[in-house]
Formats: sequence, C-alpha cells, structure tokens
Amino acid sequence: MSGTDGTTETDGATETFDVVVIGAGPAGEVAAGRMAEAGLSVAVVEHERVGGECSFWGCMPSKTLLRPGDVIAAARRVPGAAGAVTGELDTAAAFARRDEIVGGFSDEGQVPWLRDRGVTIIRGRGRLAGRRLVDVDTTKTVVPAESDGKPRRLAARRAVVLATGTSAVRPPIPGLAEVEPWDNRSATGATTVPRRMVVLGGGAVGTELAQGFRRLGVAEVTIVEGQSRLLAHEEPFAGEEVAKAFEAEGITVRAGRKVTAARRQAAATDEHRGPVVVTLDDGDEIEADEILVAVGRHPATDDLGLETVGLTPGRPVEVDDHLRAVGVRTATKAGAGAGTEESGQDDWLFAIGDVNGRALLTHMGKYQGRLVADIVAGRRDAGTGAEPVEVAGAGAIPRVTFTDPQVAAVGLTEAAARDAGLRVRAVSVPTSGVAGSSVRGVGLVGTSHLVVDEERRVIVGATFTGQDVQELLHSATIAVVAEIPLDVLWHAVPPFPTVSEVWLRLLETYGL
Ligand SMILES: Cc1cc2nc3c(=O)[nH]c(=O)nc-3n(C[C@H](O)[C@H](O)[C@H](O)COP(=O)(O)OP(=O)(O)OC[C@H]3O[C@@H](n4cnc5c(N)ncnc54)[C@H](O)[C@@H]3O)c2cc1C
Ligand SMILES: NC(=O)c1ccc[n+]([C@@H]2O[C@H](COP(=O)([O-])OP(=O)(O)OC[C@H]3O[C@@H](n4cnc5c(N)ncnc54)[C@H](O)[C@@H]3O)[C@@H](O)[C@H]2O)c1
Repeated sequence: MSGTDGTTETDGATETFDVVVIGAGPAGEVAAGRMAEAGLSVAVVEHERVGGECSFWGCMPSKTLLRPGDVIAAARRVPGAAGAVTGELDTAAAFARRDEIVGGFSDEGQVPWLRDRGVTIIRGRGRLAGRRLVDVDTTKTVVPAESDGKPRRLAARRAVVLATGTSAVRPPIPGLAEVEPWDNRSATGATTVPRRMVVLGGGAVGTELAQGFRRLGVAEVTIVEGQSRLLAHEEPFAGEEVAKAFEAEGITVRAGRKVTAARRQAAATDEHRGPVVVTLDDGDEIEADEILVAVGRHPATDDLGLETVGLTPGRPVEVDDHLRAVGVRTATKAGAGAGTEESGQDDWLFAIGDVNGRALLTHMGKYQGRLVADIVAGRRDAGTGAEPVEVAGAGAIPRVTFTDPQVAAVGLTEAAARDAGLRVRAVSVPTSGVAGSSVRGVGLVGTSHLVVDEERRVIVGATFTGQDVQELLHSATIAVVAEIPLDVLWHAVPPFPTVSEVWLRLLETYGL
C-alpha cells in the first residue's frame, strides 16, 4: 500500500487514508480538522452527530439551560436592577433557546467545518479490525441518508485516532433500570420540568443540572451524593459553599448517603410515569417524579475492536504523554516465526478526549486533538525538536463548574499537592472583598485560593468560587503552566475596579 499525503486511495475493498479518526466529538473534530489543514488525507467515522456529547447533550445545552436562572440571580443582586425582575423565568423560552443551540439535534451546522478542510465524513459505527484497519458498519448511523448501508474497510497509513467519548454510568442499584431514570441526555433534552426531582451524584453534572432544573421551575430537588460533600474532587470549601447556596434556594443536599433501591409507585400512563421512590442507606425514602443519574461516565470502548490490537475493551484507553495507546500489540517482526506477536509500544494508535479517561472536559479533549494532529503531521517543538507532549495534563487542568456560585479551578488542590509530596502553603481571601466585586452587586459570596509550592515559590493550584469567576481562571492557568514566580506575578497589576484584584489580595496575604 503506498500513497502520498493528501490523497485517498481505494483498491475496491479497502479505502486508504493517512489518518482514520473514530468519533467526531470535540476531540475527534479538532484532531481531524488540524491534520487535514496540515495536508493529510483524513477520514472521520461518526455514528451519531458531528459535535458529540458536548454539542448536543453536554456543555452547550446544559449551559444554555443554566443561563436564564444565572442572569436573573445576578440581576437580583444589583440594587436598581433587582426591582425590574418582576416576572418568572420563562421555561418554554429557555427550552426553545436550547433547541436552537443544539441545532434541532441536527449536525448540519457542524459538518461544514470538517468538509471545508477536506475531511471525509463516514457515517457509521467504526471498529478496529487489527493493525491500522477500521471496519465501518454503515447501517449504524443516525443519518442514514448519507450512507449506502454497505460495510466499509478503511486503512490508515499513519495513524488511527480513537475519540469515541463516554456515556453515562448507570449504577447497579436494585430497581433503578426499571424506573427508567434520566441521564444527561434526557435531562438536557427535556421539554417539560418535573414537579419533584432526585439527582443521584453531586459532581459536575449533578450540581449543574440540579440547580438548572430548580431554577427552571422544579419545586423540590434533592441531591444524593455518596461522598461527604458536593464536588468532592475540588477544594473542600468549594463544595461546602455550593451546598450552602443550594440549601438557600431550596435544593436539599444529602451528602455521604447512598441510594440502595428505586421503584415507581404506579404504572406509567401516557401522560405520567408515576412517582419514583428511592431508598437511602439510612432507611429514608424520597419520593419524586424523575430521578437523574449523574454518577460518572463509562468509556465507549465496549465494542471498539480493542481486542484486535491486544487492548482490553470496556476500559479507558491508557495513553502515554504523547497520547499514544499503551500496550498495543506490535506487528510481527521480520524474521520472527509466523504468527509471532510482541506486546509493547506501537506508534500508530492514539486515544484522545474522554475515551482515554485523563480529563473528561471538552477543552482538554480539543487540546489533546491539537497535540495528536501535530505529532501525526510531523510537527516538532521549534526549540528542542522534540515531539509534542501533553504538558497541561500533568497538574494544570483548568475546570469550571457552572453552578451559582461557580467553581473555577486549575492544577492541584491543596490535599492533592501534599499527596504528591510538595511542600505547599495555601492562602485564601473572600472573592467579594474587592471593589470590583462590590460594584457587581450585594450579597456576593465566594473564596479565592492559591496553593503555592514553597520551594519554587510558584502556584501549583488555584480555585475561585463566586459569581462569574470563570473569566478569572485563565490568568491562574497561565501562572501554573508557565510556573511564574510569585515575585514576578507581583508586577502583574490587576486593573481597578475588577474582580481580578483578588490576585493582589492573595499575594499580599501570602506575604508579598
Ligand atoms: C451534562 C454535561 C455537561 C458538560 N459540560 C461541560 C462543560 O461545560 N465544559 C466541558 O469542558 N465539558 C463538559 N462536559 C464534558 C464534555 O461533554 C466531554 O468532555 C466532551 O464531550 C468529550 O469529547 P470527546 O470528543 O472526547 O467525546 P464525545 O463528545 O463523547 O464524542 C465522541 C463521539 O464519538 C462517537 N462514537 C462513539 N463510538 C463510536 C464508534 N464506534 N463509531 C463511530 N462513532 C463513535 C459518538 O457518537 C460521539 O459523537 C459535560 C458533559 C456532560 C455530560
Ligand atoms: N462544567 C463542566 O466542565 C462539566 C459539567 C458536567 C460534566 N463535566 C465532566 O463530565 C464528567 C462526568 O460528570 P459526572 O458528574 O457524571 O461525574 P463526576 O465524577 O464529576 O461526579 C459523579 C459524582 O457521583 C458520586 N457518586 C458515584 N456513585 C454514586 C452513587 N452510587 N450514589 C451517589 N453518588 C455517587 C461521586 O462521588 C461523584 O461525586 C466530569 O468528570 C466532568 O469532567 C464537566
């Protein structure tokens, strides 16, 4: 098999590209587009919608549904504006805006970005079929009009990139499957709000959607979280502040509790599914109209043909710092006996985005997509000539939970830094203690917090809670990634009156 970059070949049975990407979510899209821009011939195989979970059932619809409640809450904190908020949140208009944002659940708006770059989109379900080979079942697509239903075999000259994402975990709780709980897809795609809702899991999905639905009009919302606090992976104060705000707006938080059983009280009718009752491990029962399960994600590797290259299905695809899959069965070596195979590192299989389990965030998947595109296209570091490495994955992952108050964090928590053996000191100040916060309204809450590596005098973690703190985060991300010494940061003067003056207060509190 031979070919020049930028061309596609077919021998009738096998179509050959430089690169085959499986999955056109944010990670796969970015990787495919950037590789095509570099002149490679690229096929991307997608069985649902170009844009993936984020565009249709994740980031975009969830943030759209949160926005009306956020704006109203922010206006109510501003004397002079508060009195102008006289009506109720218009739930129907919020859902209509969500429908616009998800393009009516069509990917027509997303496809041109790939096609304009010359990427071939193949509708169907992709599966590895051995070294550098991908089989596509073109009957398995939600866009049958673009498929002739015939099986296709694709060969990749340079690389196969797995970007198949995840789906919601449904824990094996007795009765849970039978009550047909909501997951992120049913919740972000809802067209009505239930009167009462139980949310299982107080992580990112659970907290955002619990508050979103409360503000959209759900009368009773209860979150059941197995760990001792909400957002258990963040600094302890973050989950505590979110829980306090939730309780104040009528969301009940049952932390440190497990659901042991679920049942529906009555049989479903056309109009009504009947109330659902969940039993907790302390014997309490909670009755609701819907239960949302938000307890984490399962990688889409169950039926991806991983076993054909020596990897184990049903788990995240482990990768090295160049995003190459670890443990891929290497090709038969010349001179070795027929059928001899060696297990070890091979260089053609990459896994990016949620499917590698490193950081289940759109921006991190896209970052990994850019890195893999550069590696496959042969770009090297201008200074060292080295292959690109995933620098941000090691202790510099930025994340924002879009609750009110928001939780925006990058790098290590204080506990994680200590666990990593660092000698750290943490400082914190109230986010509302600066003039920039006062002009934004009254009753604002939140904390700004830095974790400083005492030996190097650099920031290894930062967390900001409060209203609209998401835009503070990138300054912290730059400080963490660039390892800027505190004494240099002292000369980065925050403008007055902005909330970024918390940086000044934090450095002063540290002792500068
Ligand atoms: C409710 C919710 C809210 C979220 N909000 C945010 C947020 O605000 N910010 C943020 O950064 N992250 C957020 N996330 C996480 C974000 O959605 C994911 O990190 C992101 O979608 C991962 O991108 P991906 O490309 O790796 O996978 P996905 O988006 O899951 O895309 C994978 C694609 O692969 C396709 N696919 C799978 N298997 C095959 C196959 N065998 N053949 C062909 N195609 C296949 C799928 O159909 C899908 O299109 C949220 C998640 C949820 C659930
Ligand atoms: N704003 C954002 O960037 C955003 C928003 C939503 C999701 N996401 C991403 O999606 C990923 C998945 O989110 P998620 O909320 O599903 O998972 P998660 O891992 O963030 O949270 C799941 C929570 O469920 C709890 N849990 C697990 N099993 C339980 C059980 N049986 N009973 C009660 N609680 C239980 C866990 O302790 C955890 O707190 C996140 O890791 C995040 O990276 C990001």
